[in-house]
Amino acid sequence: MKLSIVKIGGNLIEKETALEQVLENFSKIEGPKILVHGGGKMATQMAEKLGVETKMVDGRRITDQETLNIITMVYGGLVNKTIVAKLQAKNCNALGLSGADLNSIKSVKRPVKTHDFGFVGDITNVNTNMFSLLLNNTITPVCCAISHDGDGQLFNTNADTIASEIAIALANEFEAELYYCFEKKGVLRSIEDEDSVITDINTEIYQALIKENIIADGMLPKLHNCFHALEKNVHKVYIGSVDMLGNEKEIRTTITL
Ligand SMILES: Nc1ncnc2c1ncn2[C@@H]1O[C@H](COP(=O)(O)OP(=O)(O)O)[C@@H](O)[C@H]1O
Ligand SMILES: CC(=O)N[C@@H](CCC(=O)OP(=O)(O)O)C(=O)O
Repeated sequence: MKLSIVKIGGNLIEKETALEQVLENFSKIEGPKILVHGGGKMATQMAEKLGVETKMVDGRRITDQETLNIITMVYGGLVNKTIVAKLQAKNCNALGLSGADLNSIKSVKRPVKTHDFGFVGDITNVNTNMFSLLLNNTITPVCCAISHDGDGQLFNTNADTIASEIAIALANEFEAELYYCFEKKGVLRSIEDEDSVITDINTEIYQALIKENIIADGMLPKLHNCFHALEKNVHKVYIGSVDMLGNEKEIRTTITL
């Protein structure tokens, strides 16, 4: 059976109309589905309001205790509950989850190499039995970018990685399709030209795009997660706008090995 895993990024969540549209399209997807959300931009704004400095390295947030408190409030609270309420209003039976809820996602502290990321976790286990149980009972999990270590510690974990690891964990049981939704129509050849979507990227093209510096910033870990998912039996992986959900004819980037 097909399973759709949709990740929505912080730039979409922040804009009221974009969020409405993505949740409208998501709620119409038939069959089992999971929504994973980020919210990095909102966490940064909240940190600024509270006078806490934000530091990012390689697209990941250095997460000290104060930052962990902020991201828990923003991702696990405000963003997650707002999305769940909006999905319920669209007759989608959503259940909000952090990685600690139902022990859904376990992680360990990211090892200190060149940087100490603080309370950032690398995923070690996805509770597939629990996700299957929910999906088989027509419940739609809504997962935020928080995991836990099983000993009471919460960790901040990149939302793109949460989405790919959930897709990988469920790929044996379902035909998993992973959709990375953001504010562009796909991976762009030129960041200034919104219509320069590269419709197909395979491993060879990916290497060439990195060399040409076309894939940079947040796009680097996103594409890394895409290829990792495909290597681990995820059936299909796409990057595109909200319009790609439920519309196969919409322009988007299809990733293949
Ligand atoms: N070639 C590219 N095509 C599209 N976006 C790109 C590209 N290179 C860099 N980017 C940037 O990457 C951002 C998406 O990464 P990120 O902010 O991590 O995603 P998300 O919103 O899903 O969390 C885009 O907003 C864009 O500014
Ligand atoms: C460790 C780490 O960096 N976690 C991310 C989690 C949120 C996220 O991934 O949000 P977007 O998808 O909106 O970027 C962060 O705090 O920014």
